Amino acid sequence: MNGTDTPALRIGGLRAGYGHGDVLCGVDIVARTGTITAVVGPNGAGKSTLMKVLAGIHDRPVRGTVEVFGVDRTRDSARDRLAAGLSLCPERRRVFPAMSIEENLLMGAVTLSPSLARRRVRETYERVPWLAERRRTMAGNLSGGQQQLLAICRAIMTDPPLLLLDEPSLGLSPKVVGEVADLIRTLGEEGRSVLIVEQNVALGLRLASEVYVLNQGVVVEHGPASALADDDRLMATYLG
Ligand SMILES: Nc1ncnc2c1ncn2[C@@H]1O[C@H](COP(=O)(O)OP(=O)(O)OP(=O)(O)O)[C@@H](O)[C@H]1O
Repeated sequence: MNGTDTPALRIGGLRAGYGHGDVLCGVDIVARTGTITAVVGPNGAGKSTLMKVLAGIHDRPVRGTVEVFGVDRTRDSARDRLAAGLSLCPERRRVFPAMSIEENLLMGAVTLSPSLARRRVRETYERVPWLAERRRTMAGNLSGGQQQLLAICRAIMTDPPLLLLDEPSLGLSPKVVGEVADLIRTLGEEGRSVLIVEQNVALGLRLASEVYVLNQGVVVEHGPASALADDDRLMATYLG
């Protein structure tokens, strides 16, 4: 997955909303293959809308283009985008509370053959061993952080080369955010391309190599995480 100039994701002039004007007002983002890219921005900036558009689950008209690994997927269904290697871990975790950990993982593998699904469950248990120890625990009985880790693991059951993460730190304590960050870092080190949207700017800057700042539906800045972290004016103006 490394070593290619074709970006994992190229977003061009993206416009979308909910029928009362645009929430995304012409967004351009390039996420390089094999790296972690972050989109940070305040509440209401349009981050979740962006993720829904990219995953193909925004049910309103969209203008602009979404290319995944060099192929225009703007008009593809969510299912076709998943088949093309793009998987979304949505905001607020959304695990199935009345299903066990293992059943939740298998829900992420419904498009796979039973034997491949079993293999992916085994690989997940190797990556995050406590999931194996508690495989029969109902997801609703897990802590928020554990549910987030489960949700991310479920989103990678198809082994997607491009993973979208919508606010994985939402509502979690700093210690638990650290565990979630460790998992995301591991996924990046495995060569996966990751696009993460975050209100937690510090987390986005810590994890990503390239960072985009989204404000009121517009990219107001982008660059290497190290450069943005040192930009006091930017931090004060948009990121508090
Ligand atoms: N289903 C919806 N119907 C109408 N407006 C919506 C809907 N979802 C979001 N919006 C509006 O779109 C704008 C952007 O919301 P969005 O959730 O994309 O932002 P965000 O950056 O993810 O913020 P947050 O961190 O609060 O989730 C907000 O003004 C919001 O009120």
